[in-house]
Amino acid sequence: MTVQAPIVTVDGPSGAGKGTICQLLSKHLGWHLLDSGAIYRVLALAAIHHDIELTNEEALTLMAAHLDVQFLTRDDNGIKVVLEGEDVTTTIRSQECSDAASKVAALPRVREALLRRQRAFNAMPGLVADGRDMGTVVFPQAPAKIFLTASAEERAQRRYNQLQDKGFDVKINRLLAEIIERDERDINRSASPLVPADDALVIDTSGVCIDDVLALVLEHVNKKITG
Ligand SMILES: Nc1ncnc2c1ncn2[C@@H]1O[C@H](COP(=O)(O)OP(=O)(O)O)[C@@H](O)[C@H]1O
Ligand SMILES: Nc1ccn([C@@H]2O[C@H](COP(=O)(O)OP(=O)(O)O)[C@@H](O)[C@H]2O)c(=O)n1
Repeated sequence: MTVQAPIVTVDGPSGAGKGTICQLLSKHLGWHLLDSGAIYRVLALAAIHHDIELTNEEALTLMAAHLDVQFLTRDDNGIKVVLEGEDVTTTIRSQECSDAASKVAALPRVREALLRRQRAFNAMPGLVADGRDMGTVVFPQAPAKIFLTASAEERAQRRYNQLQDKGFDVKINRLLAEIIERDERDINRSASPLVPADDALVIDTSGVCIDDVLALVLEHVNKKITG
């Protein structure tokens, strides 16, 4: 009999706090971490590098199946992303890559081609999976599912502070408009739309500090898995 590793899925829109909570949770539990958004971002960057149109589903699907990408765990528990030998950890966080990622992510065959790569992260002692469809499509069997959200204004403000800290030149109004546009594309696409799983705990993090969100998430994980 194969022993299945336990999985916690954390889905939600941009800036809801998924990456922050998943990193803290994976460190706390000592479990693997899947940043599925980084895979879509890397694919988008590869398409830009190789001059592939973001609507060319056939070429993008082929590229998705053969993507030369590595996710390396750093000492601080963050992830270093290497595409075709180049460190792209910061580059994939640009607004251009965010926008391009949500365009390639809307293509059903591209999503299909990336399923196996994402599921391969599921290993003992456990997995924390961050994305849009972790609890609904990629790991529907996960025993603990979280859906994080917050108002678009608060998410834009958080993203603004974060990108400024990383040295990107950004405008808050443009960021808010892009977040709303990306939310709409993610929610309304036919393939794996952004929606909470029926059995997910939904947490609105507007005005809630990171420590308090983590406490709520840990309480749910303890109840469903480790407790
Ligand atoms: N509950 C919170 N309150 C305030 N700031 C937060 C909260 N959660 C995350 N942040 C900050 O918001 C920014 C975006 O968070 P991140 O985890 O990258 O979101 P996501 O992965 O959902 O896009 C980060 O700079 C993070 O420190
Ligand atoms: N599981 C996932 C993860 C990301 N994505 C897409 O990839 C884009 C970038 O994802 P991300 O998680 O890195 O984005 P942020 O939440 O960090 O802004 C999203 O806008 C989605 O369109 C997806 O469709 N499915």
